[in-house]
Amino acid sequence: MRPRMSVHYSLPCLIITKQDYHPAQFELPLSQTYSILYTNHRERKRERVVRLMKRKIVKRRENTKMKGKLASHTKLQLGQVSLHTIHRSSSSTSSSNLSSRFQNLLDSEFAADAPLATDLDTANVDDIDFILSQDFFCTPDYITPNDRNILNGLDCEKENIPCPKSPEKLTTIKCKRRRDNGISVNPLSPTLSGDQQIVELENDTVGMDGVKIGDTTANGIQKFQNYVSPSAVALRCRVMPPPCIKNPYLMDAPDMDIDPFGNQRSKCAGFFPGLIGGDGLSRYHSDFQEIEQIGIGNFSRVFKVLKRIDGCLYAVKHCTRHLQQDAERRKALMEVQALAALGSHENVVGYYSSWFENEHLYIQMELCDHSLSNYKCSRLSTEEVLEALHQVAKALHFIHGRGIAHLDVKPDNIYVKNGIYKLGDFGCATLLDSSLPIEEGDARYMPQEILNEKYDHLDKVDIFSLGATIYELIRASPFPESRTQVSNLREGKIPLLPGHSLQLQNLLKLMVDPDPFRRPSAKELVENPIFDSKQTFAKNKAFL
Ligand SMILES: Nc1ncnc2c1ncn2[C@@H]1O[C@H](COP(=O)(O)OP(=O)(O)OP(=O)(O)O)[C@@H](O)[C@H]1O
Ligand SMILES: [Mg+2]
Repeated sequence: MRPRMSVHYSLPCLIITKQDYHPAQFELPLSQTYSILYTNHRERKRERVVRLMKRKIVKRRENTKMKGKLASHTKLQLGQVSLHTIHRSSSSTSSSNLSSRFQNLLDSEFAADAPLATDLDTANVDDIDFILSQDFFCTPDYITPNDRNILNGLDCEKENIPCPKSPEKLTTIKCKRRRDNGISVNPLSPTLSGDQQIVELENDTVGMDGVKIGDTTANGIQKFQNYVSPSAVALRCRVMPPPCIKNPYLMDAPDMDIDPFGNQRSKCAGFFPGLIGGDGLSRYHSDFQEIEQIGIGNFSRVFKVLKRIDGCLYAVKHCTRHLQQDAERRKALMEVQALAALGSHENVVGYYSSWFENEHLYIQMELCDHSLSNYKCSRLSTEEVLEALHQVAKALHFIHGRGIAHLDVKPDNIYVKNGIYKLGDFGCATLLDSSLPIEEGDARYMPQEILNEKYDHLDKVDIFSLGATIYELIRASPFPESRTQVSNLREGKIPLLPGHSLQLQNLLKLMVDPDPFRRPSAKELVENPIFDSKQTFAKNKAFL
């Protein structure tokens, strides 16, 4: 077996397979990945690679007086892509601007240095240093697709060149990547600019000594077989999917957490290592264009964003709490698990996606116009109030039907979009059967039994909170005006509300009854005859 050693490149996935090199005899068919890599890395980095190759070849020649000539072609691989050698005279069907530029670059480099070109002809490059793409990811060759169709523009049958595939990991001997040349690595993030995504491997903190799986000695130099550098571990941490967590809100969810990568994850600290580390891999900034802040809560800021790939507007809730412990993260995740388990309903804010980034949770949601708190200080008509009450009651009927209690119903958490009211902020959501921890929401909207830690009728807690919310809207003065007002409300005492029907006032009184049994269920609320005059509501939508 011919010895091979690692070369240090500024491009993490540049691969030089052990083939002879001839600068005049190759062109570069492109695959998707090559295209990404090519466009992502700047010219000067490629030049540095070429210079490095030249320097190493010359050095080898001088030191070992290598014999032999270069054979007829060289194969270069960039990540998933092999840069095949073909004769210059052959038709350049797969050549592209990018490949031409790269070839020109190489040609010009060598042309400018005639002796070197001769050197190249006579140099034995058997011991040119090598690095394999999958080694960088310290995984089997999952980067290079076996499916030939994926490799756009490659004619694998041409000249009987085998379909490009990175060499077998087991036959490779690598030495530890040098750290003293200031080489930075551009992770595979197609959307960030080069400056944004550069990761300085020198700053890597994941086990500075890397992982040695075996070693061997060749030519008196000790080399490590299957050596996994700390940088590779760090990168693998970033690309490794998070564990599957049981969603407690789903009746038929699998009974246990699944973490197929648990074994490998042990090298990376934390629970969701791949999604916690920042290092320039910001999903938020690569996927979204932030437009403006549209809301702020106790533990979050909400932004109106434009999703780059689909051009649509969304709301992204950025939870400001630092979630360092696994337990904290699991707790924070309950909000998105509730949203995801609930699925879609017209009166529940739409949920799209969520992820961790820099120890913060991000939640991508349907964008609404504003929250009901906008109306706290403006008097609403009976019809408008009834419309809000009816729609939120429908939301409660829906979520209670799925065994979930909201536990933080209040004007701030009811959003309005095109006249439709949507229940949002499921940060306190829990299961109606009290099998999950209970964290009650805003105390101003909580009934007495919750303050007494009686959690037997959590659905009726939501009914009380909705009653208090509607009462606040009717009064057009935010809670708490006085402590007495809130405690009166908890005792079911509501003063007369001039301008509003007795029927509505009675219904509100029932909703805030201190006895949860006497409060109507969400279903009873939705079906209350007070909401029968649907036409009136429809007219009011235009107003909102
Ligand atoms: N999908 C959305 N569309 C429009 N505005 C939103 C959306 N989600 C949240 N907001 C705005 O952001 C504010 C804060 O959001 P949210 O209530 O979810 O945060 P929070 O930190 O959980 O709040 P709390 O202080 O109630 O705990 C909301 O009151 C609302 O004004
Ligand atoms: Mg809120």
